[in-house]
Amino acid sequence: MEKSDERIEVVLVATGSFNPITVMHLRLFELGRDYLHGTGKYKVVKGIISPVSDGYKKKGLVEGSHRLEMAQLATKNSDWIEVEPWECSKKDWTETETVLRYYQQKLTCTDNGEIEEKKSVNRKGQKRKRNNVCQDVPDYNCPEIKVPPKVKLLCGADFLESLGVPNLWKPEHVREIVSSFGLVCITRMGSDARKFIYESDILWKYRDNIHLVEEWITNDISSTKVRRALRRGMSVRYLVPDPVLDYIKKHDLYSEESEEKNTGLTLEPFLRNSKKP
Ligand SMILES: Nc1ncnc2c1ncn2[C@@H]1O[C@H](COP(=O)(O)OP(=O)(O)OP(=O)(O)O)[C@@H](O)[C@H]1O
Ligand SMILES: NC(=O)c1ccc[n+]([C@@H]2O[C@H](COP(=O)(O)O)[C@@H](O)[C@H]2O)c1
Ligand SMILES: [Zn+2]
Repeated sequence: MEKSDERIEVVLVATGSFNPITVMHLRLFELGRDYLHGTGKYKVVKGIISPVSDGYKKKGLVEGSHRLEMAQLATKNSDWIEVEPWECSKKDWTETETVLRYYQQKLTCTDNGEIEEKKSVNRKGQKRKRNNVCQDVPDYNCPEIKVPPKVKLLCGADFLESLGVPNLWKPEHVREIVSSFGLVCITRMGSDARKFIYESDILWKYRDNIHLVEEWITNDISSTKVRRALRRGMSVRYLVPDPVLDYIKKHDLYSEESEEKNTGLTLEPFLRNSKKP
């Protein structure tokens, strides 16, 4: 008899500006998946790139439609990494904890809000009685019902360190991200994720839910550096996928002018977290 696969299914979600998407963003997914598979405990079934909304107001952030299109071009040859426009197509910025909850919910429910048909069939093949609305806690006790994959946040070590920046993240969101979802964090030059976890009580408490992945083939590719090179008329070929480069050139996306976007504005998370409830 064939042995059943008891690994936990995981969907890796990377949020960020992707301004523009680089080859390193794509590698994060490969590294994260290899690592999780190496533990023998997890099976990565999907990767999701979720570009941030223009409402994030980061300096130099070009329009969401362009960032989305570039991410789509970059992933067209991948059979497991997808781009989700949900976050980016909103005018207002969405907190990352909400983004993760949305994707988790989407994996649990079908688009029309119903629990997936196959999950609503009982042992005798009869349709289980359900409301038409998506339930917060579906009944997974039935052996026929497949547990939905678990969303985990995929990020670089600088992103992890950003969790400690005052007023950037709500403490309850940090707790929820590390306790419920979990993180897969790739090493990055200039950031010390292990030290950061050690120095944070909340991260230390949930350290078993933070997977640190070493990128041995170190590089310092960043969107900021790619934009800088482009402004200076220098080549960024092989730092971004060729179709992305063609797109950037066609639309003349990065210039001194584009870098001035949102200058003088406060990053939306700071604004939101400083507001009185
Ligand atoms: N070279 C890298 N090594 C590890 N993680 C990376 C690297 N580049 C990007 N990431 C991660 O990818 C995610 C999205 O990053 P983001 O869109 O901010 O790209 P970025 O290169 O950091 O851009 P910017 O320089 O504009 O901040 C973040 O979690 C970030 O830490
Ligand atoms: N409080 C929060 O939920 C919070 C704060 C800061 C950044 N973020 C997210 O982290 C990512 C950071 O991207 P950048 O590194 O490009 O700034 C974005 O997706 C942004 O939405 C979330
Ligand atoms: Zn960044």
